[in-house]
Amino acid sequence: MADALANEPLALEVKKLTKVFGDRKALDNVSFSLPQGAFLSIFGPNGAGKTTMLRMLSTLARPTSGTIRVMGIDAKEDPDKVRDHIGLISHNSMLYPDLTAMENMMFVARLYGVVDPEARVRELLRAVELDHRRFDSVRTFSRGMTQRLSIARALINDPDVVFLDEPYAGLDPHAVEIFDELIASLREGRTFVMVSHDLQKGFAACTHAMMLARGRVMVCSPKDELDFDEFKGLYRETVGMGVA
Ligand SMILES: Nc1ncnc2c1ncn2[C@@H]1O[C@H](COP(=O)(O)OP(=O)(O)OP(=O)(O)O)[C@@H](O)[C@H]1O
Repeated sequence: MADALANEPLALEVKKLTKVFGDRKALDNVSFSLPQGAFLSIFGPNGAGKTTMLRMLSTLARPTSGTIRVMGIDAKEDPDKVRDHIGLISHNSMLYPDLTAMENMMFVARLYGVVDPEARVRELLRAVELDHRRFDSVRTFSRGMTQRLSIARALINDPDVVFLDEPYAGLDPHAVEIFDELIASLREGRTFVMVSHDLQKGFAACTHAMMLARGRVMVCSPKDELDFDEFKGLYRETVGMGVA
């Protein structure tokens, strides 16, 4: 089957992306593009460069060389404009532990100039089932609750592109369900890029899959053009190469 999204405008356009730390190339000449509405799952062993790539795509880190365009905007020339279009859910929850859930959310809502911030914040807190804990400080939250709040935080600006760095880490089965439902309800018209160690789940969710190893792209393709068993075989081989 042909790639159903092939004619959509591009959400991401990455060309010759390289990141060097000292004498180590964390990413080596990575190029790919992703149409709007796609869900890209990125797999690879520890140290493959997945988080490094996500950090650059979400403007948290600068490439050593290469270019990134997000929704047509050059990330180097106009990182602030890129930030208006993206949301990031990562290990680092970017929440202030001493502030309440409500205070944290209101802070980001104001940062993004959200119109009617209180209504938007309450809507998001309800979506992640945390509205009843809105006056509690984040310090008192469990890992999963913190993760749910960081999901709400990342959606405050109604992003076109959502980056997810191992979003299932630390979630209990109920939170995984809430998360999956939330993502499903958000997929229409939005683009997702998810780093995952869960091959089964990550592959099931995606429209495009990428395998990274030692900073290089081994495979990047629409899922329709991939055979899961072959991809699984490659994953085992790649992970077998050990930590980069
Ligand atoms: N700030 C840094 N300084 C030096 N080296 C770094 C830094 N960040 C990442 N690296 C190196 O870059 C490489 C890629 O790391 P990265 O965190 O992107 O891997 P990953 O694929 O996300 O791994 P994991 O599955 O373990 O999360 C590794 O060799 C790592 O040691």
